Parts: sequence; C-alpha cells; structure tokens
Amino acid sequence: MTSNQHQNQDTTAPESVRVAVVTGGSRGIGRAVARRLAGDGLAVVVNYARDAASAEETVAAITGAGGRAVAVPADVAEEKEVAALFDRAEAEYGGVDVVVNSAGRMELSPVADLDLAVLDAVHRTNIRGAFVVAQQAARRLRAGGSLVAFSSSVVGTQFPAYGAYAASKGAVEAMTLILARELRGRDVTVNTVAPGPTATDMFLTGKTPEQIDRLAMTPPLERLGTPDDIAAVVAFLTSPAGHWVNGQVLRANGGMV
Ligand SMILES: NC(=O)c1ccc[n+]([C@@H]2O[C@H](COP(=O)([O-])OP(=O)(O)OC[C@H]3O[C@@H](n4cnc5c(N)ncnc54)[C@H](O)[C@@H]3O)[C@@H](O)[C@H]2O)c1
Repeated sequence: MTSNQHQNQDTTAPESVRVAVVTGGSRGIGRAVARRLAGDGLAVVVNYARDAASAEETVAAITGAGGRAVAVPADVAEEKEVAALFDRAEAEYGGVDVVVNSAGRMELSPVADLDLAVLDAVHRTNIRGAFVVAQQAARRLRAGGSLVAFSSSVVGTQFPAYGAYAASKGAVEAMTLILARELRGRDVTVNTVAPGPTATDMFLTGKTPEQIDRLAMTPPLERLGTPDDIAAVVAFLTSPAGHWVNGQVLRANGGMV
C-alpha cells in the first residue's frame, strides 16, 4: 500500500449506513422487502417469529449478494421481545431508520361461526403487534426515518369470511393516520401499504388453483402481485425520495379498485 493510500484510508469519514428492521422477514412480502432494502444499501434486521431456518436463508441471500443483515427472533405482540429487537438493531448497526411491519396473520371464518379465540389470535398479531412495533418505531426512528405497515387487499376487505382479518387491518389504517400526525415535527413518516392479492403463503394456502385464478383477476392488471412488486413500493416510501409521502394508506394493487 502506498503512503497516499494510507492517507486516503485515514481521512475517510465514518461509514453512515441506514438501518431497517423488517418484521415477518423470513418469508413472503417481508423477505422481499428485506432483500430489496439490503440491495438498496441498508443494513437489515430480519425479524422472525419461529422459523429461524427461513430467516437465516433470507440473511444468507442478502449477505451472499454483498449486503448486511442479521436474523433476530421476536413475537411482534410481545413488548419486551420487540424492544430487544430494536436494541439489537441499535447495537449491531448504530440506529434505526426504517421499520417495516410485515408480520401478519390471517384466519378465515364467517362471523357467525367465528371462534373468538381465533379472533383474539388474529388481533393479537395484527393489532397489538402493529401497535407494539409502532411504539418502538415512534420512540427510536432517527430523523428522516419511516414506518411502513400493511393493510389488506381488496379481497381482504370485501369477500366473505375475512371479517376478523379485515377488522384488524382497519385498525392498522386508523393507527397510521393518527401516528403520522403524532410524529410530525420529528421528520418521521408513517404510511400503510394495502397490497393487492400477492403470491405468498398467506394468500395461496388453502385455495384451489381455480380460486387463485379467479382472485388473480381482481386487481386491475389482472394478475397476482409478487412480493417484489410490493417491496418496490416500500423501497420508495422509505427512501429519501419518498419522504414527501406521509400519513397515507397506499393501495398498491395494480391500479384503482
Ligand atoms: N399476501 C397477500 O395477498 C397480502 C395482501 C394484503 C396484505 N397482506 C399483508 O402483508 C403482510 C405480509 O403478508 P405475507 O403475504 O408476506 O404473509 P406471510 O404469511 O407469507 O408472512 C407473514 C410473516 O409474519 C410472521 N408472523 C406472524 N405472526 C407473527 C408474530 N406474532 N410475530 C412475528 N412474526 C409473525 C409469519 O411467521 C410470517 O413469516 C401481512 O401483514 C399481510 O396481512 C398480504
């Protein structure tokens, strides 16, 4: 190494990396978001509930492509676990700039037959979890930061049997509008993305190919969304270029429905 190279190295400013926490990052939309944000240069904390192997696969895909990521378990509805998740992000990478809450649960039942224990379980992850994650985000996001949550697709709000799930996503939308106003002045944005039906385990499991084909025609572009479609929207909303979008529920579903 020449003395000139030494000089360049010594005078380099400390690296400033943006940091993302992605819940439910071991599969589906969360995995695509984690990979996309890492590809855009963010260090990513990939949260998972139970499936450590899948989370490690997400991390391996990111690090294999030259990115930075670590897998951290936490149940989004558990305050201490989510606080520890954010602690880990701060310890590992120095702070938190982006929080994407992709953890979610869907159970289908007509209201008349709904087991209230199932209702509680769906709302525990989708409402309590959304608030626990949002609370940590509100306390810890650095200036210029963003929180993104997920609402439901048009299928999730209009079709029979989606009542428990749709109610939980209505709560997420309401929280988004209030929290964006609570955080104004902090230079932190809060938005919710409502994807159209998207080809993930949550959407595909339990449906026949015929049902999937029929539902794939509900978005205006007449195809299922992909996790990468949604990750691109999240990447924009959480980028400096997307920072002028705040307090919105964005229906990212291939057009208006
Ligand atoms: N797939 C769709 O068509 C669709 C459409 C609209 C909205 N959404 C929403 O997008 C988000 C991601 O959905 P997806 O399709 O990728 O689902 P998915 O089921 O593939 O992934 C959800 C992830 O959340 C995790 N999770 C569940 N409960 C958790 C908890 N308590 N703590 C931590 N993690 C938990 C699961 O383990 C899983 O990895 C969800 O909020 C979902 O409601 C999905």
